Amino acid sequence: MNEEIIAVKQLHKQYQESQASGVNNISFAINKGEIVAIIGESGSGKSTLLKCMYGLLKPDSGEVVFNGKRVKGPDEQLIPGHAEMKMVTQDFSLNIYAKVYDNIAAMLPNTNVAAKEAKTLQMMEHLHISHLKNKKITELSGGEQQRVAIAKALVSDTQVLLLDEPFSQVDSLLKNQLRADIKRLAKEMGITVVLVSHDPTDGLFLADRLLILRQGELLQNDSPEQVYQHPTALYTARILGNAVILNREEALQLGLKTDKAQIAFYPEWVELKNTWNSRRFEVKEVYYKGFFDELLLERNGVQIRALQLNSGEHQKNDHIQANIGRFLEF
Ligand SMILES: Nc1ncnc2c1ncn2[C@@H]1O[C@H](COP(=O)(O)OP(=O)(O)OP(=O)(O)O)[C@@H](O)[C@H]1O
Repeated sequence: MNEEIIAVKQLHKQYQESQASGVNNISFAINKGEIVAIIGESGSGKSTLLKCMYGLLKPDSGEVVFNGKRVKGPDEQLIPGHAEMKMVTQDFSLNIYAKVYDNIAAMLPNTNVAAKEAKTLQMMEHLHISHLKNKKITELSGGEQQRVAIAKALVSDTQVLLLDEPFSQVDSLLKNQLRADIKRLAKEMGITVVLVSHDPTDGLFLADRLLILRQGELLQNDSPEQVYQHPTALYTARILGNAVILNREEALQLGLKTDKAQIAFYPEWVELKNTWNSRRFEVKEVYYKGFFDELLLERNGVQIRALQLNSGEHQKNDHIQANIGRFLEF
């Protein structure tokens, strides 16, 4: 059965200095063990939401409830933050003069020295940083520091891990490994993870649930599949899948009728085949993407993008048949 661990209730936070509200009357709940990704453009309120959840920011109204108790604001406690949650921010908050091992071990009590050492070593193994044990933080790459920060956050029986842009410092290969590690650890250890990112692939790859934020508003709260396949706003389709967006007149040029102002579709929804309803397009550009090409196609002055899985099959200036198999209306 799903057990609720965090409830965000009509949370509202507006900064005095700024016109836009940080977050605007947001409500949602998170179950124990879930991985939730909060996705939105820069300035959409992701960090504000995370800080309110952790108790670093006091909301103007509404509340965050953790295990049945209201999360206190920074003015209500000696050390702002929450004892049973850990937040890893982009600056990692590591002791740069101490060794990796000591940074992590410092989170554990000295009551049982053997257990402290065993736990620290195990957590380092989990995050593939055992070989860095005696290195100083200043000797590590950004990605390595990130792993240490996560190990440090998880070593002390943390229930909830809050990650602010967790993969911003790592290259794409390491990013995939770190994402997979976080997912595995969260599921193995039963930890609840809330991460905020402007990169939608973080959420699509990792999360059980996506929350889409735009200008402080919660637009959608659903599984990654549902949000990707059935975005309720154009904004969501645009940030999640780099969707092609056409206005009604442009759509009509391609034989697509709509009563709405705009349509959107992902490049992978364009079928490159000759069917009764396909249309003739000119290939304007071919962008090599490794195991596939992205094609820029044009018909009647309207440009769209499509994926070509058989890399090199169609070339620039070719005329090909394409059918937009599915589109969304907004
Ligand atoms: N301390 C502050 N004072 C005034 N305005 C702020 C402050 N912090 C954030 N804001 C404003 O609140 C809005 C939301 O900011 P927030 O940092 O939560 O967004 P974000 O989605 O995390 O952005 P990013 O991805 O760039 O970190 C923005 O318009 C921002 O300018």
